[in-house]
Amino acid sequence: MPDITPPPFPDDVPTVPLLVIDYALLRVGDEHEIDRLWKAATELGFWYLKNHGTDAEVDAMLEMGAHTMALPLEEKMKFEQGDGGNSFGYKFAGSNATDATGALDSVEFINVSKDDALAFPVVVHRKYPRTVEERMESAVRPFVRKSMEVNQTLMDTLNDRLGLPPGCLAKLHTPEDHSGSEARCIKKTPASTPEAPDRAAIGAHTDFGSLSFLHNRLGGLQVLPPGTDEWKYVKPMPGHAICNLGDAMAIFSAGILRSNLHRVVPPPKSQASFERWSLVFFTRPGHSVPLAPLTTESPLIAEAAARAPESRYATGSTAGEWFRRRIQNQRIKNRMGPETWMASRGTEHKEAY
Ligand SMILES: O=C(O)CCC(=O)C(=O)O
Ligand SMILES: [Fe+2]
Repeated sequence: MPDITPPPFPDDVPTVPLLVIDYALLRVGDEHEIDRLWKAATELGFWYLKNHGTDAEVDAMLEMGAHTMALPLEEKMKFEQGDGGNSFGYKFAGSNATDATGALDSVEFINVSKDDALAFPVVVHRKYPRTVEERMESAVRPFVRKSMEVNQTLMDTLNDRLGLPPGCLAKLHTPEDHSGSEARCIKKTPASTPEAPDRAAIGAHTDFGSLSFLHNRLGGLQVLPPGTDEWKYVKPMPGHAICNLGDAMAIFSAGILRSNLHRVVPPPKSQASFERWSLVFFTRPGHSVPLAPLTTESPLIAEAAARAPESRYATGSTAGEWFRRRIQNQRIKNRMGPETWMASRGTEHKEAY
């Protein structure tokens, strides 16, 4: 029998020490824990979350992902997201650029819309492979509901620290409004010939929406800490989710909250020859929400916007348009040249890529 247990994360690669935030303490309004969340959200935009109570839902989703990725490619391709800027459905490995040269990504995804998961069997956006639909009520919907609740709690906490009126951010992310919110299961198959340890499986990016709730088992996720040029691994820790902020929160807060660059490379060292699976729930604003700083709602944000270079956060687009533009310009089929990659970018600093 081959050894199917992957080796542990190596202890001789550079890692970023994320703060560990206790979800149970946040839920009871513990001020010290809220201070620590605020520090993580404003300085790096990434943190570990423990006591989130979602482990069983994560396992059920990874099982759904394994059944889905095991379908013949021809079957999966019937549900491909396409080149028009839609995210929901299947994404084949090699469909996206990972940088300005047009180097290809090496991960496949199954993305399930929050709207489709909540409304099932009613179809809001699209149909999914049978391996997904069969588990929509037993696995996908419970994971979506739990993740929405966790992200809502984090968002409400940040809302209050930003000096926004109670429930202000929540109103931009209601369960009813159609949005780009989605669950994503990601598979990276080990390369048949050894890959460079820094070859991007998913290119450097900031997340497109508001909050990402991520679960992975093997290494490979890397963060570029602000003010540095060395990518650092995020070490997966059992029972700990990885949370990060996306562009929408950076924009709403005029840069007070940080949407940090990250990427996925092959799992480090001896983990490289194993399949890498990860699972994310992305909370994104309703499609019609304008992406602009909430200056009239909070003096703190108004001050930050006044200090920021003019128009830095004035996107002139809705959340739906922002999402579509970023997805569409990553697709290799749409590539005209390096400018297509530039057109896929978010709020990150120009010098970082
Ligand atoms: O797989 C991971 O660890 C991260 C995935 C990610 O950054 C994304 O899908 O936006
Ligand atoms: Fe990401």
